[in-house]
Order: sequence, then structure tokens, then C-alpha cells
Amino acid sequence: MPTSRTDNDQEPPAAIAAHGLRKSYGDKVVLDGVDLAVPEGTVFALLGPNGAGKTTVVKILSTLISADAPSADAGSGSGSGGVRVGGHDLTANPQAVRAAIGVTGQFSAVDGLITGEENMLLMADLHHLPRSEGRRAAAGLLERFDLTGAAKKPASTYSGGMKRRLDLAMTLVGNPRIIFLDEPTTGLDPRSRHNMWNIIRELVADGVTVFLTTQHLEEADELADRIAVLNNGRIAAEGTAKELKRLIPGGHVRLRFTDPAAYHSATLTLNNATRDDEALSLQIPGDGSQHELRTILDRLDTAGVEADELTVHTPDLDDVFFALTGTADIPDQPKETAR
Ligand SMILES: Nc1ncnc2c1ncn2[C@@H]1O[C@H](COP(=O)(O)OP(=O)(O)OP(=O)(O)O)[C@@H](O)[C@H]1O
Repeated sequence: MPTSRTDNDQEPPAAIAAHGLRKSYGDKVVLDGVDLAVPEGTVFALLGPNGAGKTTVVKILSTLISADAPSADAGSGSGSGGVRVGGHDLTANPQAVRAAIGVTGQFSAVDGLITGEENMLLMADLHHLPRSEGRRAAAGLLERFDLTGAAKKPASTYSGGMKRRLDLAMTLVGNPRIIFLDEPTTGLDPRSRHNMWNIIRELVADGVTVFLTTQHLEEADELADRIAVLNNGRIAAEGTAKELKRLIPGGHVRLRFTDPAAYHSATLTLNNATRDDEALSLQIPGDGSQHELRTILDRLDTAGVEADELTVHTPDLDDVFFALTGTADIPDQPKETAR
């Protein structure tokens, strides 16, 4: 089995490490110096708007396409900008990288004309597993992914969720220690999405490293140990979901009024609020803590004003995403009201 251990015994070895990753198509710069470090046995989510270059990163890291030569300041003489996957240099030893990884993408490897079981056996053949071992592995994985009942049916008859599960099951035939999941739940209904999340959690519990691309912020929030936001060819921010949320001062309390007179009184009392005169609503920046709410309500009480609606908005990954991938990648600009 491939190993991704490095000489460094102190820290968990990086399953994926990239420095100064670049890729252009003609004049179009897609990746403009991307650094990545994914510790073994963790889930890393790469977030980004459509066309940000997420799939390009996955394709490079999984040896499907090559990166451009690194710029002079990217260190490491490697032609891929210094990328190591599973402890292997991507340029010097792509075969070893391929042996260490599994990839399931938006363009599934599932062949709809043959059955789920035949797809699995084909994969076992590709991995040169002896026939009996291949059959055992296929049966075990079909069972694990709840596909035994459908194993003899053509894959074209499978639902979207079943196809995704079959795709992932096929990837696991080679027992990869690093798995790239390119938008694994796009197009799935909420139940299938949750099933897929559970499968991913089980893989990680087994020590597998998962590199995930997604446009679903909730997915990154649910699964990822670390999240990177890709924008304009660079990593705009990276950290745990908590760390990223802390970057954005999007928290506020929102008060709505139906009576224009009450609204007017409230604007005089809460003079730090942002006004929306059309909607008769006020937005007061803050963390929505009990103390803060009490202060706001006390001030309204003192003024004899009653709000018709009060909502507390705490920043979530959506806020982070919009702030970082919007007009500017400046995390300290106030965001707009909750959607
Ligand atoms: N072979 C290619 N030739 C030219 N341009 C390409 C090629 N492959 C990708 N691109 C461009 O590179 C950019 C990044 O594409 P990529 O598929 O990596 O984005 P993405 O973040 O995965 O987007 P999505 O979320 O829509 O899947 C896009 O502008 C795309 O048009």
C-alpha cells in the first residue's frame, strides 16, 4: 500500500502539500500561486464560485493535467510548483501519486450500460485484483453503500444518489488513502446528501484524507476540518469554519416596524442603527448576545417603542463566502442584510 509518511515524525504528515500552484489557459490565469497543506486523515474543503478553478486544482493534484512551471519565487525545482501528494512528488512520481489516490468527479466513471456489480468488477480488474478478491471487494463495497439490491441492474436505472454512491464505491476498490471528491453532492436531494456526508465521515474515521470541492457552504461547514476559499486564482482565506466566520463582522440585530411613528421613534433612540426607511427596519451591528439584546430592548422600552419583529443574525459561511468572493477580498467591510 502506498505510504504518505514523510521524514517528519513530529507533526501529522501532509497528505497533500502544494506551493505556488499555477495554471493558465492562454491569457486566462486560472491559478495564480495556490498554496495548500492538507494533514493526513482530515477533510479539506476547497470552496469557490463557478469557474474559480476548483476542478482545475483537483485535476492537477490527481495528475490528470499538469500545472504550469512555478514562478521563480515558488521554491522547489519541481515542474509542478512543488506539489506532493501521499508523500510523492507529483512530477517525479505521478504513478505513485495515482496509486495513492481515488477521484470521483462531476463526470462520473460509472458506465450506465452495465450493472453496478459489473462496474465494480471492471474497477477490480483495472486494479489487477485476482478474480476472487475482486468479487469479494465488490460485494463488500456494494453492501456498504447499500447497493446490493440494485447490484444486478443496469447503472442507468440508478437514481442520482445511487450513482454517486456507486462512483465512490468504485473509487474505493483500490483502497486509496487520499480521495478527491469534486462536488460530491451536487444535484442530490437532502436525504442523499446527508447519506453521502455520513459515508465521507466514515471514510475519514478510517483514516482516509478527503479533499473536497463544493459550492455548498453547509457541506464544508459540516464536514471539513479546514476550508479554503479560492477566488481570482488565489486562496482568499483559509482556516476552520469558526476561524473563517470570525473574519466577517456580519452579526446584527434587525428590528422591523409596521407603524411609521414607532419606526421614527426607534431611529432616534437607536442612533447607531442602519436604517431602511422603505422596509421600516433597523439593523444594529453586534454579536446578538443576551447583554446586547437586553440593552436594545431596554432602550426601546424607555422610549415606549415596540418593534413588531426582532431577528438576530450571526455570521455564517455564506457571509464569509460572499465577502471573500464578492467585489473585494477585504474581510473588514460590512456586509449587506441577511438574505
Ligand atoms: N481546458 C480548458 N481550456 C480553457 N479553459 C479552461 C479549461 N479548463 C478549464 N478552463 C477554465 O478555467 C476556469 C476554471 O475552471 P474550473 O472547472 O476549474 O472551475 P470550478 O471552480 O471547478 O468551477 P465550477 O464550480 O463551475 O465547476 C474556468 O474559467 C474554465 O472556463
